[in-house]
Amino acid sequence: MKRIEHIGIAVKDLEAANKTYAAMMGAEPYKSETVDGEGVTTSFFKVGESKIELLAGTRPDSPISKFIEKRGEGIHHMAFYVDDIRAEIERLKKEGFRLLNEEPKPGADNKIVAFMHPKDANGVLVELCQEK
Ligand SMILES: CC[C@H](C(=O)O)C(=O)SCCNC(=O)CCNC(=O)[C@H](O)C(C)(C)COP(=O)(O)OP(=O)(O)OC[C@H]1O[C@@H](n2cnc3c(N)ncnc32)[C@H](O)[C@@H]1OP(=O)(O)O
Ligand SMILES: [Co+2]
Repeated sequence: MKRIEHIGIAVKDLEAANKTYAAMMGAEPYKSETVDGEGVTTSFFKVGESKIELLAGTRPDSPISKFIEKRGEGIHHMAFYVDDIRAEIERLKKEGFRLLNEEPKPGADNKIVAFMHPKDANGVLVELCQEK
């Protein structure tokens, strides 16, 4: 794990949350992107080396919509940047962590991503990210 790539925050209303975080950060999001495979629309704010990723669900079965329905808005996941996501997946599997997808899948912000089960990381959903 090289660095914290982003913190993912689940929000009900992306436009409203964009305004809130733009006021907080003193800057507009540098990009907004929909990832149909995940059923999410995202906004990204740079914070030094890391980012804030705001995520809203685009359909009821989206992980974000289900999370908000069950737990309300809030921190959804923590993403780490890795140099070799396939090697990291194998290393984590050997350490006994469950990967929710063993084959990297398309993420936002020009990345390929994988997720670990939150129950294996003290209740934190962990995402691995690598530049495409
Ligand atoms: C890829 C685009 C973008 C990017 O950065 O590039 C993204 O970050 S997309 C983010 C959205 N996509 C995902 O989250 C994919 C991975 N997530 C999943 O596969 C599911 O959401 C999963 C398996 C984490 C939960 O699935 P589901 O909600 O159907 O199951 P449960 O509600 O039964 O959850 C099981 C258990 O886990 C707890 N849980 C669920 N979500 C989270 C979470 N975000 N953080 C911590 N814990 C979580 C849930 O409460 C259940 O525990 P229990 O004690 O039984 O209540
Ligand atoms: Co993410």
